[in-house]
Amino acid sequence: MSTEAPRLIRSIRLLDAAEDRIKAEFTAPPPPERSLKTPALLELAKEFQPFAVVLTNNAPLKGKDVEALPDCVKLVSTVSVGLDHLDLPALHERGIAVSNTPNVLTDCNADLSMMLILAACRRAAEYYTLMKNGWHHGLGMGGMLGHRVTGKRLGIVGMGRIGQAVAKRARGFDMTILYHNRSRLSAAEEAGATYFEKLEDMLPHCDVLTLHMPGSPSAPPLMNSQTFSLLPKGSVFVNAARGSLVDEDALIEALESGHLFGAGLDVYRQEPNPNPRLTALPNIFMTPHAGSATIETRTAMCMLALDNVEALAKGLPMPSPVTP
Ligand SMILES: O=CC(=O)O
Repeated sequence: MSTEAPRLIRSIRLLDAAEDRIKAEFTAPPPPERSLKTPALLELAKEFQPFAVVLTNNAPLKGKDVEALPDCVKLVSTVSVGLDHLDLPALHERGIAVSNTPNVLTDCNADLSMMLILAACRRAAEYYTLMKNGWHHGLGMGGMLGHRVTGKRLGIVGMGRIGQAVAKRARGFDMTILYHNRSRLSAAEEAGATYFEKLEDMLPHCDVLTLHMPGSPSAPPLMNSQTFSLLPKGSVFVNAARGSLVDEDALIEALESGHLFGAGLDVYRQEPNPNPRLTALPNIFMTPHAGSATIETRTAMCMLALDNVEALAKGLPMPSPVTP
């Protein structure tokens, strides 16, 4: 049996601690200077014959890409919690295991979601633009007023780990929590939140709506003109989950017409380079898909991705496998 350290390739340079670990514990080519897109990653896989491919959603692996992976590949370890860039059935069909990096990013994603909720309610984008361009006139008593967050009803779609972490934070702001989820949580997990089996029944009761569910690029968007119209006039919409969950034309229309007061977005249908009509709107606070972008969390994600490679290579259970 070979004693060579497990062979891996990565689509992107990982954080330093993880790169040091790769040098010490794995056989790998030098880190890419720029992140590799799928064709370059597949080319490298053919050349290097790795046991594991470590990647992010910058290098999606769909049908034909999966077929193009050499037989030596036994694991695709994605440095993300989301899996919508991977063709899971095709990977599992080929006997290639998949792992992701849940849990370690829950708090940071929930923090950023709370930031978007506060920013959209309190007009942070408009205030920031005003200050940057020169604040020359007082706002007066009624100028540029936002909405008080305290006491507002927050609708959460998807009450998994991140949804629950957002609820915990929002309770600290005395928000009332409503949620829609595939199934109802236990009373302890619910902690007083009101469950709605149907999204349509919850929407009219939300002052703020925030999404925390997986995306699926091939599924019709959850939020479209019909679902936006069910939100009360003057409500706020937040999405730090996936751009594919939203019909952006419908969102733009709802923001332009004033049906929505504002929005906070971290994710877009097109990343990078989101729809310029979104960027042009004054009442959106936008971040660049940065939910997990802290030193602590990204380090933990890189390390967990390597833990999965190490475990599978040793024939041990992976810490965070994605089950078929
Ligand atoms: O979007 C971030 C992730 O899926 O980790």
